[in-house]
Amino acid sequence: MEAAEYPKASRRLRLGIVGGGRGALVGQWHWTGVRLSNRWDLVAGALSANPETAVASGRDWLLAEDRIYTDYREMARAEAARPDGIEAVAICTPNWSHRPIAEAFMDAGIDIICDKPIAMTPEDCEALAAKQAETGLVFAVTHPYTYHPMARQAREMVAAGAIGEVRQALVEYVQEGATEPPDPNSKPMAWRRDPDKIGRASATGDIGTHALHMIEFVTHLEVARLRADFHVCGAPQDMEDTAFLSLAFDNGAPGSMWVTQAAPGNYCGLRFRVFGTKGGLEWDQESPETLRYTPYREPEQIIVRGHGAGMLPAAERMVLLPRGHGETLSDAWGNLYTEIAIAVEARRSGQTLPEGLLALPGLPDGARGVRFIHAAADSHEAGGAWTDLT
Ligand SMILES: NC(=O)C1=CN([C@@H]2O[C@H](COP(=O)(O)OP(=O)(O)OC[C@H]3O[C@@H](n4cnc5c(N)ncnc54)[C@H](OP(=O)(O)O)[C@@H]3O)[C@@H](O)[C@H]2O)C=CC1
Ligand SMILES: O=C1CO[C@H](CO)[C@@H](O)[C@@H]1O
Repeated sequence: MEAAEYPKASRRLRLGIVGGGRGALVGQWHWTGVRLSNRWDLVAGALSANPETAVASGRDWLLAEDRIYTDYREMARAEAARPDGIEAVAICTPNWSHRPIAEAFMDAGIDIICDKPIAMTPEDCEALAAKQAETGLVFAVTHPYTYHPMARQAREMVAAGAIGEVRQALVEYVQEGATEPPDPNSKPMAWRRDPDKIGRASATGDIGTHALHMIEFVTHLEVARLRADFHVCGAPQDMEDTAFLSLAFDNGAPGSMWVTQAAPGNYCGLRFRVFGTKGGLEWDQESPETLRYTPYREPEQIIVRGHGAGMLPAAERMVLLPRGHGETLSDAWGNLYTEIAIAVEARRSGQTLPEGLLALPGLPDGARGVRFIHAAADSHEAGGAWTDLT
C-alpha cells in the first residue's frame, strides 16, 4: 500500500522560542526537531529569565541581535508588530510559567507549541481552551514519543484490528536520575522538586504524562479511572520519584502504569505492552526501531522500521532512512515539528487537511495530562482510592 504523503511546505515558517537557553534541557530537543523537519526558521527568542543569559544564549543560537529578547512579553509585542514576525512560538520553560507565556503569545495572534504539562491546574487549562476557542490558534503539545514510526505503527495496527479488542494494556516510563541527590547546579533539577513550580506531582507529571498520552494513543482508549500510590525509592526528597497506578480504560479493560526516576539502568524506558482478543504488541522507546507483534497461535513477528514489509501508511510516511539505518528520538522530534508546521501552515492559509492526516497532540491532550496529574495526586492522598479521569 502507498503511504499517504504529507503536503509539501510552501516555505519555512518563522519560529520563536521562550526558554531553552544556556544550561537548559529541552530547548535543544525542540531545536533538533526544528532543524530535522526543515520546515522552520528559528528567528527570535527569549531564552532565559536572566537578561545576561538570554543575550548570551541568543548569540549562541546565532539569532539577530534585534530579535534576542530579555522579556517574553516584549517579544510577543515586538514580533506581532513586525511584518516578518514569528508565526509560532515554542514554550520550553518550567511548568508553572506555561500558561502566562502561552496567553501572552495567543493575545498577539501567534500559534503555540507548548511543552508538557501545559499548565498547573485544570482551571488554567480551561482558561487556555477559552482563549484558543476565541482566537482559533493552533496549540500543539510536545509529546515526541508518539512520533516514532513504530509507535504510530502500533496505533495503526490496533485500529486495523490486528490484536482484536484491547483487553489489557501496560505502560511504563522508567528512568534512573533520582537515584542519587540531584546536582545542586543543575538548572532542570532546580525547579523539579518544588510543587509551586512543577505542580502537585513530580515524576508522575514529568514523565507519567507522556506514558498516559502514549497508552491512549496506541489503544485508541481513554483511561476512565485510576488509582495511584506515590513513593520515594531513590534519594530522599519531599515529592514522589515513583508511582504505581492501576488504570481502568473506558471499554472496561484494566491496565497499569509504572513511573519511576529511581530505577538504576533505565534511561528513557517508555514501554508499552497491549494485549487483545487476537494478539499483542510490545514496544520500547530505548529500542524504537522494532515492534513485537504476537498474533495468537501464530508465529510472532518483529516488524522493523523501514519501507514496506508490513509497515502501515501512516507510520511509513514518517520513515526517513532505510531499514537498519537507525532513527531515534531526534527524528521523532523532527516528525513532530513536521506535523506542527503542517497544522500551522494550514491554519494560516485556510487549507483543510485530510481527516486523520495528523496525530498532533493539542490542547485537549495537554489538559488531559494536567487532569491526570491531579487525579493521581488526589488518589494518592486518598490512600489509593479509585478516581475519575474523564
Ligand atoms: N517534551 C519532552 O520530551 C520534554 C519536556 N520537558 C518539559 O519542558 C519544560 C522545561 O523543562 P527543562 O528544559 O527540563 O527545564 P530547564 O530548567 O532545563 O529549562 C527551562 C528554561 O526556561 C528558561 N526560563 C525560565 N523562565 C523563563 C522566562 N520567564 N523567560 C524566558 N526563559 C525562561 C530557563 O532559563 P533561566 O533559568 O536561565 O531563566 C531555562 O532556559 C518543562 O515543562 C518540562 O516538563 C522537559 C524535557 C523533555
Ligand atoms: O518530558 C520529559 C522527558 O524526558 C526528561 C528527562 O529524560 C524528563 O525529565 C522530561 O520532563
